[in-house]
Amino acid sequence: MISHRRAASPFLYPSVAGSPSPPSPPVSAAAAEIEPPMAALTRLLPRAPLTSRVSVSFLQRCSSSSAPASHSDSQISPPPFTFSPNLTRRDPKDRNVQWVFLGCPGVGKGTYASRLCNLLGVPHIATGDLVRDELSSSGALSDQLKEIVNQGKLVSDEIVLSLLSKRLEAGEAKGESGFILDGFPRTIRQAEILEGMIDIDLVVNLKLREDVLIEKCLGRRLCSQCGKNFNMASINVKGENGNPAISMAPLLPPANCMSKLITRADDTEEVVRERLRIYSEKSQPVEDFYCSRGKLLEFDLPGGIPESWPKLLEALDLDDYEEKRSAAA
Ligand SMILES: Nc1ncnc2c1ncn2[C@@H]1O[C@H](COP(=O)(O)OP(=O)(O)O)[C@@H](O)[C@H]1O
Repeated sequence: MISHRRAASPFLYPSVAGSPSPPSPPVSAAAAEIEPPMAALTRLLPRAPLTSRVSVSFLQRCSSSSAPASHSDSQISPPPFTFSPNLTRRDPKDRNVQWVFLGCPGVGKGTYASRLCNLLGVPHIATGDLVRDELSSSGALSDQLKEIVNQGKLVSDEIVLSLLSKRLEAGEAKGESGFILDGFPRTIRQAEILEGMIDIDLVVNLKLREDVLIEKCLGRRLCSQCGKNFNMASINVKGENGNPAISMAPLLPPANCMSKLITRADDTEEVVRERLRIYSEKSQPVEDFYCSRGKLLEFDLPGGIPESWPKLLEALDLDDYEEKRSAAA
């Protein structure tokens, strides 16, 4: 059963019909203070073909009506790196989508974000992957990160922003246009910095009940060779306390990946519970941040991929994407 709600009035992100973006509250002084070192995040990507633009013709309103426009939890010290600051914002019609996927650990951000990226022709940029790539390299930063990640804690904003900036710059050099960010921003400070630098068109917040999230994290496996994610958990939870029943079939690997499966070191029950706790403390305010800016699309996953994927496309107004793309060409 689908529990997501549709907005009463249509809203376009980005607009193929020329509709304006909603007014955004100003970013906080805290974010503005650190603008120069983060300027690489404004490296917007080269012009995209018209056909690759999409619209979201309605936006589900988030329920929080008293969401703060900015927060003051940032104790900001300048990060230990600099980037060239000669960058500008690009008009949505001159580029591909710039979307963010939010959601608790285990919700499936990576799975849905990467499917959408394949559909829309944009890179899937997951800060968790950037952190794990850094972890697998040798060096002092790797040891420092390992300890943090294996305890389920968040890496510092400076390190994540540095990794993300490098990734965006490398993408720009390759001619990438647009992106879907997965796992970023995860703190209000990250959100403020991003908002001050780059126009994010839409933020999709995937939601699933906590007992299912834990089962999904514990069932998660990664192929050490091809890097794809799978899930061995067979989920069948009854509806209770107003929550609908949820069934999800396992997402099994092909035979050639089966012997190469590994479990992430941070997918133990203790660490998953800690990550969920940190998510609700640090990342839920990020939902409010985007809600207050009219950019948040809330989506309750109704089940596994076969049930959820078509509903997500419908919620994003992408269910007949190919037709719309030809019409816009
Ligand atoms: N935006 C971020 N800010 C801080 N730490 C991050 C960020 N993204 C990823 N990380 C680090 O990488 C780890 C793995 O992230 P991710 O793969 O997104 O896992 P999940 O969504 O399952 O928690 C996180 O627990 C955290 O330590």
